[in-house]
Amino acid sequence: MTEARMRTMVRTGTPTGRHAALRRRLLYAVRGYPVQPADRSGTGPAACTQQDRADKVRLCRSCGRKTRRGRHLMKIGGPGPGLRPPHRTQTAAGPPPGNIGGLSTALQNAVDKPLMPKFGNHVQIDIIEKGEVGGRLSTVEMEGKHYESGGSVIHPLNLHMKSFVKELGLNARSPNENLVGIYNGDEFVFQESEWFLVNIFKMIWNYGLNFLRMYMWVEDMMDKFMRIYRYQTFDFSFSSTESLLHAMGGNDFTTKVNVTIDEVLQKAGFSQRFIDEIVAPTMRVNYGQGVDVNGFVGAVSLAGTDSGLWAVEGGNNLVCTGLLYASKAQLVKGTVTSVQEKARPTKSGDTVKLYEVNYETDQGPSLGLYDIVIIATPLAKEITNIKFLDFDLPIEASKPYQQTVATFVHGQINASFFGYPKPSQFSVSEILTTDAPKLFINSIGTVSPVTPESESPKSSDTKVWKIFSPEPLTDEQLRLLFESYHAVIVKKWLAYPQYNPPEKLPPIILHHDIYYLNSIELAASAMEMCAISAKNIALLSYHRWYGQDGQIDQEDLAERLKSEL
Ligand SMILES: Cc1cc2nc3c(=O)[nH]c(=O)nc-3n(C[C@H](O)[C@H](O)[C@H](O)COP(=O)(O)OP(=O)(O)OC[C@H]3O[C@@H](n4cnc5c(N)ncnc54)[C@H](O)[C@@H]3O)c2cc1C
Ligand SMILES: CC(C)=CCC/C(C)=C/CC/C(C)=C/CSC[C@H](N)C(=O)O
Repeated sequence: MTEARMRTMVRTGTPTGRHAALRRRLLYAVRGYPVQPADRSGTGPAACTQQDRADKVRLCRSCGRKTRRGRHLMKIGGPGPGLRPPHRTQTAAGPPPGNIGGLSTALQNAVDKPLMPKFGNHVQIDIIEKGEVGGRLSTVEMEGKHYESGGSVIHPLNLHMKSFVKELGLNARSPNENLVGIYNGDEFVFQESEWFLVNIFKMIWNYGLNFLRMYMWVEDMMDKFMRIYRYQTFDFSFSSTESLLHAMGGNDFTTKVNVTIDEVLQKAGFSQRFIDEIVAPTMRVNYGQGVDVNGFVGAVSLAGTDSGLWAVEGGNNLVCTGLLYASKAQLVKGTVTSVQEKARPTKSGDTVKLYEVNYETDQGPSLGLYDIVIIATPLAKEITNIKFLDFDLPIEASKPYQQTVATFVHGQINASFFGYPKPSQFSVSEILTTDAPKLFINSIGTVSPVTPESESPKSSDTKVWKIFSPEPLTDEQLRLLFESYHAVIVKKWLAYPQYNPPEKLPPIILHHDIYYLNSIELAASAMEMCAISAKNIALLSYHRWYGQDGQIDQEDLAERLKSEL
């Protein structure tokens, strides 16, 4: 690595990450000081004073600004005003949030992270984020309490999210334990009972051994999925989402991305009734679509109904804030507008190729120069309108993202709408729906605050309900669903890709040193998926920077790691 080339790297979008376990959530980052418009005058870098030299302040050779830590690292995208960081007092400007995708990249490269190859302590981190709380990890406040409005549940085998929470000293909490009912617009086709044996009897009566087979089918998928953690422990990386999926689950995984979950499960011998009454509602609550989603995201969605799901006490986006601080990243509040490759002379008279990242801030346009750019936000143009200027190959925008509306209502649900004239007989607290055209909601379920309450709510208390719907609910629809309510909050999301297999997975490497973290969302969108992609890009950019090809796209790792390592 030459000195000049390692001066800067940058990532765009946010980490979801967290998160960039989110993320959201990995990004190598490059700390640079945006070249303010005045600096564009070509007057060259500021000079270091005697005092600067005494304070070991140097000039960054990429943008000429003063820096104490040698070269520059910058990440674009990341935090907006997050919740109070886990162990810091509230700062005047409010602690920067993050999102899981990008921040976990920063963490993976944070100079004091022993787990990861890192570019060394001369690498600093900047984050450019247009400023929402943790991206799609977010909460809404209702009557003084916060509820997850975006990414809400985490699987017990999501090891990156787990390690972030542990490393950041955060606590896990168990989301609501709801009794689930499956409603088809006219009646409940399945209702969970409080009694375990009654549920077993109902499941066998309705669906034979499909539930048991589903449990084993998801287990098999998870066994293969878990391989990625071992690969990443040994610093193996993958230059495309296809090769990453193939390394995990071979053709089984790469094929799943190109057919529907309906086709996959029919081929596996599941009954159509089970697919329509159990699988379809699971796809609707998790991804706002039916069984036409691709088989891989369908499998992830089914894993999202496993037992042991958890969340972060205080809000999942606390992971983002914590990752930001742990990665020593610097927040630059701005909206990235364009990325362009530029040649710059080095002190020795050579020329180095850098990326000029332009972004809008409250103070006006600004820019920074970086070695590596990592995009950690969906490139769907309705979300992230970054222009890639003068690149030989046009860098394509991703496919459109699916609107999901999360509506929070504090009120008394209208049991008679669901066929129960007597509320006392209405026992379910989470209602999933089948693909019934007349239904205007995907799901409705009670939610608990992200911070456990000191005393459990009295049964007479009206509950807070979260409704997922494709469109905002009308007042009339709210009145159909609720006998009475006294608070409503609506959060509209462009939540996930519109899944319609065969999926064309965007490249991870968009240009020599431009990486795209959210390519993985076209396979499946989840906090952990972004964290895995983030760590992959942290490794991949590092190995490509140092020419360590032996750590990229290795075949047969599953077998080799059993014997060699
Ligand atoms: C309603 C909902 C429910 C969900 N439930 C779950 C769940 O239960 N479990 C789970 O695992 N996952 C869930 N997810 C998915 C999960 O939240 C996402 O996959 C993950 O948070 C994505 O993180 P990210 O960092 O990749 O992207 P994001 O979090 O979307 O971050 C992108 C960021 O980029 C910023 N940005 C965009 N354009 C620019 C620009 N030009 N310049 C600077 N910044 C820019 C945005 O402000 C944003 O903060 C859910 C998502 C939604 C919406
Ligand atoms: C990535 C792997 C292997 C597992 C993740 C499983 C998981 C947590 C899936 C959830 C995916 C998702 C996008 C859920 C959205 S809705 C969540 C919940 N049902 C709710 O109603 O809030």
